[in-house]
Amino acid sequence: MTTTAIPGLDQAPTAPRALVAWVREVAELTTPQQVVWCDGSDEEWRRLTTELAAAGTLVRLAAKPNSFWAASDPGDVARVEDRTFICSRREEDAGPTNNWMDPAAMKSTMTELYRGCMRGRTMYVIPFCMGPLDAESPKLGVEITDSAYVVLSMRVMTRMGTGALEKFIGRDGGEREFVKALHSVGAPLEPGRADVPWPCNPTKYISHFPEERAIWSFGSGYGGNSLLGKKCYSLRIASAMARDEGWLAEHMLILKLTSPHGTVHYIAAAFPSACGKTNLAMLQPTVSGWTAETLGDDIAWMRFGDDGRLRAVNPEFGFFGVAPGTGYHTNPVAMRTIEQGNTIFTNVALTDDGDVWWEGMTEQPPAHLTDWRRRDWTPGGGEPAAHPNSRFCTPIEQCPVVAPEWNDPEGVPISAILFGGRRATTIPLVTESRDWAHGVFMGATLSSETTAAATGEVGVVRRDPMAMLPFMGYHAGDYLGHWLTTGARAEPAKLPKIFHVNWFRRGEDRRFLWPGFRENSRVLAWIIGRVEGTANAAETPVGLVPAATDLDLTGLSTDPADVEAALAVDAAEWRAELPLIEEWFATIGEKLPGTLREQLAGLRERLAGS
Ligand SMILES: Nc1nc2c(ncn2[C@@H]2O[C@H](COP(=O)(O)OP(=O)(O)OP(=O)(O)O)[C@@H](O)[C@H]2O)c(=O)[nH]1
Ligand SMILES: O=C([O-])CC(=O)C(=O)O
Ligand SMILES: [Mn+2]
Repeated sequence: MTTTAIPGLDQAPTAPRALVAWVREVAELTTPQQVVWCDGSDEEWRRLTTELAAAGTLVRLAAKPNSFWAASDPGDVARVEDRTFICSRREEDAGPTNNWMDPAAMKSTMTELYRGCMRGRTMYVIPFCMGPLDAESPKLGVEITDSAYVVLSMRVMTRMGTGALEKFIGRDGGEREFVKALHSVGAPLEPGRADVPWPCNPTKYISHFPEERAIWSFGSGYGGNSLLGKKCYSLRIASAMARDEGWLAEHMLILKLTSPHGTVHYIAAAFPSACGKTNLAMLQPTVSGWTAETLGDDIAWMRFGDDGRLRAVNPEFGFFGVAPGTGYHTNPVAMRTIEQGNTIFTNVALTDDGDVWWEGMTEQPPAHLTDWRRRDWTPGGGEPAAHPNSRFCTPIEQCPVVAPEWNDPEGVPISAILFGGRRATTIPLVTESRDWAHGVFMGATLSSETTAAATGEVGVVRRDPMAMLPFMGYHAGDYLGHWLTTGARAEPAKLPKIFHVNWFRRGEDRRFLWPGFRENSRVLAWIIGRVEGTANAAETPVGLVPAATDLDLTGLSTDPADVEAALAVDAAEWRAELPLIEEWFATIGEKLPGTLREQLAGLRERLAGS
């Protein structure tokens, strides 16, 4: 087939020349049956959902309006960190925490994989914008994909289609820069062969070219591997942009808190995947007199405003949340968001009456389900009905507690930054840093047990700096240096205070010492008390920690001894932590900022004296 014969290729709407040329180049390489420029319209959504329902990729839910169930290939259920590459020109720029391959070598390998890979399929062109469309300089991208599931998910997760494409020409008439994001499931359709519900390829590559601001993804249809505006652009590529341009691209939720006195504070919090960001972002406080509203549940882009304060914008347009554990008793806001419909569920279980179910949604499972592997499922069989990393993909504007300013391109001023992980021992419920450098040390040494959000073993403690281990687009040492430099540029009094939290500390019988979820509002109230200078804390070797009596625990049924244990600083446990931190710092190597070495020495000294 000659390329000009590919239907749709030349039907580009008014698009910049650089984009049209790239689309042609990709079509010539991947040889799709047709090219479709996505406009993001309701009509497009209806057409694609109807097509995917007919193909068996989606099941339309009878019980929720305009909502769909998808079940992936059992081998394509999570991010693939071991197949994720940072292809900077120099290996040392990717650093010790990323897989690296020479960009030319990666491109030649992947070009061969891409050759003819869209045969028999439609190639979709998705113009999108991360962050508000009316930003001073909108952050644009185009994803080319052969997956209609990706198109639908991108419509929920990003501002895409005609509205985004209009931004490709700047106010001065020039063509704006955009990130080129190429995706294929890697499953060409042979003529006459039926398609499968979830095409993918056992060979997977999730590659990033930070200097060119490009992403090449092959073989997976799953979330973080295929919705390239999310982790690939908004964290890996954006972190490299942020380093060059003096801002921060972080794995953080953004939450608005209003105190009983009516003061408003915004906080940002970084927790590793499946460690509680979406839940905290939607938290409804139990502590009396407080309200909370959400601005984002996964990613924050932060830069200094004219007022000298660090201001955060959520680049996303929807939530891609973990389903298991989400129920009316844990996260009623998420439940009310998805009840409104317009949601794609992936790898949850399907009920006989056309609804969804997952572990933790209700106490009792239904008597019969179709599980995420499309098999009959009844309770007591020992296997979960939903995959532990099953997800809901739902529009942020449906959230009943979305803050009115969520779409403001100026962002919101951040009063406190929280770093948190999943640690059964050692890490207190909450610790305040002494200053920015100490807070960066807390973030740099953050650790957490691994979860089902990525393939690999679950429950292993690893260092996860700022919850960005799988998402830093460059050298970890330079990344930590960038955090220190960012703080040094600001007036200390205007910087957010930095805290370390741990909702997951356990007692000897493995029970959680702290009830978590909505009760985390009691910790947030204390944090705001520290920001406002009204709450008490005690100096400890690891930072400033409240006593149980410094927290508002009114109405909390948890055993006070458990709260004490959750807050305890155990010097022996901390001493055991030191060699782990040293090992991690050694991994970072020469580029580790000296300030962080000094912080470690200070911690060691304080622990020795305690
Ligand atoms: N014990 C306890 N579990 C929690 C708490 N918050 C969240 N969880 C559970 O942790 C899991 C992940 O929570 P999420 O809020 O979806 O995590 P996330 O950080 O948004 O995850 P990603 O979307 O992968 O980045 C869910 O099963 C929650 O039920 C908490 O405060 N305490
Ligand atoms: O990226 C994904 O697939 C889902 C997600 O939010 C994460 O893993 O942090
Ligand atoms: Mn989440």
